Amino acid sequence: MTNAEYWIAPRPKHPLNACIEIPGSKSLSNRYLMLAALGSRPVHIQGLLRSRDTDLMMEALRELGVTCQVEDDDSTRVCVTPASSGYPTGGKQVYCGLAGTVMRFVPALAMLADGPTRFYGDVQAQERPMRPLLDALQQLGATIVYEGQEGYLPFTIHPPRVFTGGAVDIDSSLSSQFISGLLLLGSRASEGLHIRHTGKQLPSLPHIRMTIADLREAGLHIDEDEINNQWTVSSPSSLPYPKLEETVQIEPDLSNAAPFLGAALIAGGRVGVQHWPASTTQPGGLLPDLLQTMGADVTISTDIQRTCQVTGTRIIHGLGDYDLSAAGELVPSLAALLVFADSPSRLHGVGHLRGHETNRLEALTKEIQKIGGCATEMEDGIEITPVPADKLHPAIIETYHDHRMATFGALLGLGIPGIEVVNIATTRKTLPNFVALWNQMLQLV
Ligand SMILES: O=C(O)C1=C[C@@H](OP(=O)(O)O)[C@@H](O)[C@H](O)C1
Ligand SMILES: C=C(OP(=O)(O)O)C(=O)O
Repeated sequence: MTNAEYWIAPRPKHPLNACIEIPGSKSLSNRYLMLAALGSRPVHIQGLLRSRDTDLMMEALRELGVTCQVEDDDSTRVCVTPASSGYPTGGKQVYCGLAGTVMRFVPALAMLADGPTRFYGDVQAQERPMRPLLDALQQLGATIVYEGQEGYLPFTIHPPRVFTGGAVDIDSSLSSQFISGLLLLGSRASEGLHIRHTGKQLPSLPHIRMTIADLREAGLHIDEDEINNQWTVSSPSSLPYPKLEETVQIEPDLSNAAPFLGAALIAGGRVGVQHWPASTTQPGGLLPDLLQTMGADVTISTDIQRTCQVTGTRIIHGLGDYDLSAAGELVPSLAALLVFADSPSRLHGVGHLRGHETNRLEALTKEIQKIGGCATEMEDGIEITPVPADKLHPAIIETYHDHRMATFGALLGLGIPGIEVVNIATTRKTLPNFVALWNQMLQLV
């Protein structure tokens, strides 16, 4: 590996004083792209995240006959025009990269296509769970042909002759994205789609609620029964396609705000993130309360900028026993902060992180131990016990092709001299300008 692949994590020279503009939400961008593709007329998306995951989504849609026209003077403005026949083009291949939203959402389009669709991805993507979703699609009349290990990429979906809906049972305990993918498919179920989760736990409920909110915005009717884990999607007979507003606006990615806002706790000083939504379905909406619990002062301005400002004193409180099942995406950033905390934390409800971009529980544990910290994997999460600051030492942080392991490494580097991060460019999955924004925050530019 050449030196260029190691990024020397910059250290703060003084307390932070920065205001950052975070690009659009990955989860909202890829949902709106899907809903526009499932619709029947062009939709203009503004503030779309441009990153590997959203570019993969647009490429997937293009493969299936959808037009995604990026505006010349602003690449975050995209006009999506569904396939003219109303049905995606079959006989194509979709490259998923390592994007959960592509591998779990685009199968909804494959179910409506006029031929089979092959799905493949990065080598590491072949370890991400797919089976529950694909078994559900089989219940709805599809045939799935696996090329390698059953239940994993690569595979081909042979859609039913016609898809009208029905009822499916699915164990979605490994990823909420299975249910979101089915809900998106339900938007085109002329006879409605009833989904029942049969597993013991259900992670990332806010992401399921996000899908429901976006479907409702597109005119769909959803009956939700979270107590019994059941959802029914139906479309008014007058509206056989999802119908988003002509122009939709994407919120900033609040999960990507986590390392920046969290930086204020490790380095001290203040960091603001602009355009914090007044209300949101993103799990990152939990950050202000979480960071406050950890000792920060958090305010959200009421002016047009709606800046979420986090002020830290370098004193960080542990979280004790804390259920993070609603916001598993935040775990890597919080884990970095908790290494510097004044008391232990046990983050529960996040066993499914083993099936994220990498096995995040194993990766976080290993990297925290590498710097002299104390972390232990639990069945449903991770335990982090702070050690005295003089026990923490420099290390090269491995990132395992995981964007959030890279930002985890950057956060460690604020508090420990000599941290280097392998392949910082992996942040391009959801935040291609991470290094520039980090330098801006540290006033290195
Ligand atoms: O639907 C979505 O946009 C997402 C759902 C969550 O997936 P899991 O439920 O697999 O954690 C989250 O971690 C992922 O980053 C994005
Ligand atoms: C789990 C994540 O991504 P994906 O959408 O690929 O599942 C993530 O971004 O933290």
